Amino acid sequence: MSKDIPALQVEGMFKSFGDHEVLKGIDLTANTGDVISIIGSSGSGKSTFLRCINLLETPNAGAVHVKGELIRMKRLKDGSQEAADKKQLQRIRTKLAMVFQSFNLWSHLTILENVIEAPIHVLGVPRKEAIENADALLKKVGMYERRDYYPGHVSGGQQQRAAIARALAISPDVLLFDEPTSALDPELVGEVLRVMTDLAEEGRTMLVVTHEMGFARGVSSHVMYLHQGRVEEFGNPTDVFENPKSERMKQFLQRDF
Ligand SMILES: Nc1ncnc2c1ncn2[C@@H]1O[C@H](COP(=O)(O)OP(=O)(O)OP(=O)(O)O)[C@@H](O)[C@H]1O
Repeated sequence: MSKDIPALQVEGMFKSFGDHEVLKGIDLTANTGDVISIIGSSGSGKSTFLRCINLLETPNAGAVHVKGELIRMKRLKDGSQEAADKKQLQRIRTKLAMVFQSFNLWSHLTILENVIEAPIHVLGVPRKEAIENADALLKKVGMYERRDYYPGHVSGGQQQRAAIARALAISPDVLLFDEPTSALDPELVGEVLRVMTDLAEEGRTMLVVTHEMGFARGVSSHVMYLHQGRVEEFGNPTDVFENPKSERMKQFLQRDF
């Protein structure tokens, strides 16, 4: 596949909950290696946008291409949409791994079992190979020594690092992070941001919904500022943070983070 094909492309995404129009036509192109921070006030639609990309929420309209492949949708009689091909959706979801605010690890499985679950049961990787790969990923995020612990017996920062290893275990094309540090005690935020910074430096393609302005400014290649469901500002972090074009972005940056 050509390197020139974007890792992820979103065109004209709209999403409403009842009468509340949350996304009002969002476009985004993420090339391989881009790290795009999605910032904006509470309620601006950041998480909804991320969840619509991998169809955890179904957009009302819009196209999503993953490495050039369009996620096929069909319109239902009531005007809503759903994935037209469940097998395609399942396959595409292995290309778009999500890291959630509240980790979402299986509490009845150990850290290691969490990481090997999808490779074995979704991708069909042999157990021995899945464990070898998981061990390498757990070393990478500093969780190898805790691989046999249950999630409830490790800290939030450790659970989130394990969740990142789990996301990496399916070798995704794009990592989607939905406020990965928002549920953490302040002293645990740094360890997760360090792992994410390492991934960015490795050239991973990442979309990161975040309130961590230090990460957005210092680590990302691009920053998308959403305001009331529209892209108000998009560019490299220097331009967006130091010379914002929009008044709303200027006001947003004056807030105390
Ligand atoms: N499942 C849902 N049902 C109804 N309304 C929803 C649902 N999910 C989100 N919303 C609404 O959509 C709007 C955008 O929510 P979203 O979580 O995307 O915002 P956000 O920018 O990520 O905010 P935050 O920074 O607080 O997480 C909010 O008004 C929210 O209440």
